[in-house]
Amino acid sequence: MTPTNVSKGTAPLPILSIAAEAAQRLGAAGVLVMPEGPLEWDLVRSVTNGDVDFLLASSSDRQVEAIKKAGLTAIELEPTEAGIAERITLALIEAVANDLLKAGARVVVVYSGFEAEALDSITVIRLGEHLERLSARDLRALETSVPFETLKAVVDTAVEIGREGREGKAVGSLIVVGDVRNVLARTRPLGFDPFKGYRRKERNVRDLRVREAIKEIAQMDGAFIVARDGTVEAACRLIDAPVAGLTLPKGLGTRHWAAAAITAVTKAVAVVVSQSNGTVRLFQDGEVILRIAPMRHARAMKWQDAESEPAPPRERDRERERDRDKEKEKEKDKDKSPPAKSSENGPVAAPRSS
Ligand SMILES: Nc1ncnc2c1ncn2[C@@H]1O[C@H](COP(=O)(O)OP(=O)(O)OP(=O)(O)O)[C@@H](O)[C@H]1O
Repeated sequence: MTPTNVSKGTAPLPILSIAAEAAQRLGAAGVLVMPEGPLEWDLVRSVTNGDVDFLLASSSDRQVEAIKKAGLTAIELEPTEAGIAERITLALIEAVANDLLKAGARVVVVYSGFEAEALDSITVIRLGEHLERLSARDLRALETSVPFETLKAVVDTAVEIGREGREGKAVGSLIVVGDVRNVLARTRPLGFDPFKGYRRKERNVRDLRVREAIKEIAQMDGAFIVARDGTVEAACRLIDAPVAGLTLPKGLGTRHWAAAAITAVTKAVAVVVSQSNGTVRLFQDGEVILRIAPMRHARAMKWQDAESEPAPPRERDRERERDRDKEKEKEKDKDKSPPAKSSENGPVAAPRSS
């Protein structure tokens, strides 16, 4: 018998072979591996055999690079203290977001369940309903006006702003991407621009540090203006574009109207984070084209088409709403306070002032 050289990097190979076989037998879409450290990636590739797709998730930049260099598919995870179940979920979500897996697919997952740093467990997961509408295709459809990578970086940043806020407070934001010359011509500075004076390569939204800076600056008033290549051209700009003739779902305020307006008169795409609830909306040609509902997980974006804005209420709900409105009217008469924002349940015409 030839002695085999078993190291930390090669020990998981048998379990990966079993996973590959299981995936084939079950007709699974692939095998997701959650290694806790470096493996012998070239050997891992020999196990994958080309018949089954292997996805290797890692939060280490070095490992991601090594995985890709070995010709394998890497899933980049954000570093997190979360438990294994949550990390598997995040990896699956990321895989679906990047079109590596489809919602509804069955996946064999290999992970470290018992012993730290040892790939010792296999489980089979069917990607659930909650991932159903998650797709990078929606963003790709917009690629004509803005490159996918830039749009994805901006949308990721927006989702993070909506989810994290700043210093315990909810934060909203407006980021206008593309057609910079025309966009800038329809905006004016609101005061100090924190990005002024930095070199182009120091202010690209694809750079994680720049994204952190955007999240910080998002607390200030005004819009970010981002070029097609991802360079932040300006921050804290007031958009001055006409809203006449536009319609938007009820309940959206001036930030959303500004986004609709600027995309109606330019070829830009605008990404808005609502301070009220963290929802991210994408605007193009003066309309909401995508709505991303806020979710708990780090990259858990739920892409929804604009048509899936909440439907108008049914008759019984309407009656209840009318009753509530009457109550509200009474309240208002009492304290003479200005009317509250209406709920987002249908289109309204543009307000008169822009
Ligand atoms: N024309 C504009 N250009 C740039 N930024 C704007 C413009 N109008 C509003 N904003 C930004 O939007 C912020 C909030 O406005 P408002 O509360 O009316 O927005 P909203 O659409 O209701 O969104 P949210 O859900 O975040 O409250 C302002 O403080 C400002 O920073």
